[in-house]
Amino acid sequence: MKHFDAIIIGSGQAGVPLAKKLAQAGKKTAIIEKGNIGGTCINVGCTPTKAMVASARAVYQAKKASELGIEITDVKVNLKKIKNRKDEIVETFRASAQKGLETTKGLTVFHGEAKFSASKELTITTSAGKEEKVTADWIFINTGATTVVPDIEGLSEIDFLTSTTIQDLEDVPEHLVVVGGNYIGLEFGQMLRRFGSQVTILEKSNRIMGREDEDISNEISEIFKREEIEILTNTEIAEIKEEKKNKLILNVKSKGKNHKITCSHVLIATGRKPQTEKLGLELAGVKTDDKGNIIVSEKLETNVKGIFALGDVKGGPAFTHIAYNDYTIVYRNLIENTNYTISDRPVPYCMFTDPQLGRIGLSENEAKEKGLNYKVAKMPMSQVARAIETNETLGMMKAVVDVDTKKILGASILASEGGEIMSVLEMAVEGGITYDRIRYCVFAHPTYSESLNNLFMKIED
Ligand SMILES: Cc1cc2nc3c(=O)[nH]c(=O)nc-3n(C[C@H](O)[C@H](O)[C@H](O)COP(=O)(O)OP(=O)(O)OC[C@H]3O[C@@H](n4cnc5c(N)ncnc54)[C@H](O)[C@@H]3O)c2cc1C
Ligand SMILES: NC(=O)c1ccc[n+]([C@@H]2O[C@H](COP(=O)([O-])OP(=O)(O)OC[C@H]3O[C@@H](n4cnc5c(N)ncnc54)[C@H](O)[C@@H]3O)[C@@H](O)[C@H]2O)c1
Repeated sequence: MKHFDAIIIGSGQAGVPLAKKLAQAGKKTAIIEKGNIGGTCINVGCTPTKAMVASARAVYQAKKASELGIEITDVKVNLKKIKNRKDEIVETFRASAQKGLETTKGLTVFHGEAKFSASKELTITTSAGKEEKVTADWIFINTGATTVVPDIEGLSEIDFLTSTTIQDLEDVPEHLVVVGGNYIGLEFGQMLRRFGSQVTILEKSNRIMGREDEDISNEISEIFKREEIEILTNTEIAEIKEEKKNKLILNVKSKGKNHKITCSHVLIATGRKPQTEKLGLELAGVKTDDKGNIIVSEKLETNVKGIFALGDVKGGPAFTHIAYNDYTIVYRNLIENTNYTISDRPVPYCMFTDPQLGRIGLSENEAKEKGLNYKVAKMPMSQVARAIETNETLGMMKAVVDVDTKKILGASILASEGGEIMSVLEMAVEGGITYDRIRYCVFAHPTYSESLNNLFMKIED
């Protein structure tokens, strides 16, 4: 049986850099991957979706170019070409990650599915059914998450789409029903609408983007409605039947009333669950919560000493940059003897709809729930010079500040390049730059970030 200093299960956003760095630090390291190297982000998550969102934005821009005095006729969407471009980008990123692993000295790459067979022992099963047992002093679980399929009558009998399979379509669906109105549902919903599908979004709660403030989720709803995307809230599917290929009849319960929707495709975007079911965690004694998320300490160690969990598999926040940050915390603590934790790190995120929603820190609702003494600054993008010049006036900026300390508590930037504008505020939060200073910061003109001067001018001291 081969013994290693460290074994990483899963080559996700934490696993790949961690494996390389541990090997480079002189640890005899192995990484085990059952699928494609690079995990969700590179293969079926951020990279392919953002490549496709770029195509959707291009067609949208072409169609509204006449507002800028440019007449473009005959705009056509070639989904096959969009898919091929996406595939090429994915393959390049994946090959680079794979090469990085394979060329690192002291690092062994196993292709197969890992399962605990004892506390620090794993059995790797290859796709050909061959088994190999390995042991290690440190084991890092980075197995990510997968689509939650809701329990809907008839769903298992139809060929429904997930965030992975929708990326392989070569023809634009006639009418796509998206089940779930959060990141995945909204990014794909808008994308497919722009490609030419009729799109209906069904959300079981009373609004889309339920974790955001009401004004932000209302604003996104309005923007989607402008693009003729139908959003039905308080809505769930009771039953699905396939009448014939690409003709699905949905029996939908909406606001207490039943009605039927006929569509060609259904995308399930109702959340993701950790990939822990087949890991044999019970044989290692590793504890999970009732949803299967691995329970970790603030230093990402499980209840078993020497076994760590990183990324989506430990529950949210499920973002690539969080998985990556998990790696940096674990690596530095173990190899550089530092004392980092996940307890006080910022959690920025960006939903890549158009306009984007860049988020950092507390929402207004969260500040209220915490009983903080806060004020809110709000400004529509229609008041931002850069937005007017570029014809990107949809959306708004919103920041929540602490009245006593003048610190920025959080921001929601629903704007073109909202993710980049939010990052400016994140740097301010990290550096302790208060809102009264940002009011007078000199930003280059005319940039979106310059409008942060005016946003904070709105707060009455
Ligand atoms: C459609 C979509 C779009 C997204 N867009 C964004 C975005 O724009 N920005 C963002 O920050 N996040 C985005 N995310 C989320 C992001 O992709 C994840 O948070 C991130 O990839 C999590 O990384 P990870 O390291 O936890 O695991 P993953 O990247 O999921 O990797 C886990 C790996 O473990 C492997 N594995 C699982 N079990 C085993 C086993 N038993 N043995 C061996 N290998 C195993 C899997 O095959 C996989 O390769 C998106 C997700 C989706 C689905
Ligand atoms: N840009 C990004 O950073 C990005 C993009 C895509 C995905 N992600 C990550 O992927 C994860 C999964 O995203 P997601 O949008 O699938 O999940 P989610 O859990 O964020 O949202 C699921 C939505 O579906 C609704 N829902 C659940 N069951 C339903 C039902 N039966 N009928 C109707 N609606 C139902 C929920 O109320 C919720 O609004 C997120 O946690 C996110 O971190 C991030």
